[in-house]
Amino acid sequence: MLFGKNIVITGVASGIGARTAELASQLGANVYGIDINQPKYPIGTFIEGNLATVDGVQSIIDALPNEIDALCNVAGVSGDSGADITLRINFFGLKLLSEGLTAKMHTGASIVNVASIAGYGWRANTQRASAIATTSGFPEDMSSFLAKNDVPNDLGYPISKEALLVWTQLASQESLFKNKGIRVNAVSPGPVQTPIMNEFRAVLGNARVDADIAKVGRAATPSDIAPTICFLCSDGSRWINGHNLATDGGLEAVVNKELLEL
Ligand SMILES: NC(=O)c1ccc[n+]([C@@H]2O[C@H](COP(=O)([O-])OP(=O)(O)OC[C@H]3O[C@@H](n4cnc5c(N)ncnc54)[C@H](O)[C@@H]3O)[C@@H](O)[C@H]2O)c1
Repeated sequence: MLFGKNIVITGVASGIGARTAELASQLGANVYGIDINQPKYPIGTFIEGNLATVDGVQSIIDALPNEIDALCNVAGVSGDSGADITLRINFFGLKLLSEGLTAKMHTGASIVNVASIAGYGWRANTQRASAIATTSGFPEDMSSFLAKNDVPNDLGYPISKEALLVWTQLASQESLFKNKGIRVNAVSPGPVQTPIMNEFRAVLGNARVDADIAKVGRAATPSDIAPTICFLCSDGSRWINGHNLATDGGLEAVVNKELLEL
């Protein structure tokens, strides 16, 4: 399905990124894995990199080859270290990497952003989400940016994912991507059994995480999410663009059913 494709995957040292890298390799891709931490197992070509700074993103771009077929933006943090670093890694660095890499991408390439069900609040927060989503690069003064855009320190995670879901749609229509036929989509998991989930338990509370898991019977594993990401990298998804593909075991449907009081 991905035979001969050059696929860049961030967050390959753990969880969903590690499993996506493994699966993409099994499906025939040449994987270029990015992470701030060393992976425990060999992953195609590994490039150590930090998405939290302009220089970090630029050195990742410089280290990558031309002829990229897909970029999977999987790396992320839980928000337990505050809104500043969370927005840097989960949104501003991701966006800068995606924009900067277009020059090295093939016509018809694919970008897959791992968002979250936690970002579904964007519809209730369109002004803030679009202000963040349309910011160029990293804000020069992050603390005044966060204050101006009403980003509480403990809500960095959901707000970063709200901005990501909005930007996915905007980017799919932006000439930078559209003129090269580069598709931009998102995948939104519910709870997934990875190291970040313990941090979510600390940030959101056990009750919230366990309630979400109970609604669909179990937490997902990285193996439940990786095939969706690989599908969106493949030519079989060529007519899917600007879309958020919920990969949550039906959690969104359960929540909507509750909303409808059925
Ligand atoms: N696990 C869940 O319950 C869940 C649910 C919804 C969405 N997600 C999203 O899935 C993605 C992957 O999460 P995961 O569950 O695999 O978590 P994880 O903690 O297992 O993996 C995250 C990876 O990102 C890397 N990373 C962190 N900061 C970085 C930086 N500055 N530069 C480069 N790499 C960095 C980490 O080293 C790690 O390897 C995240 O974007 C997360 O928000 C996870």
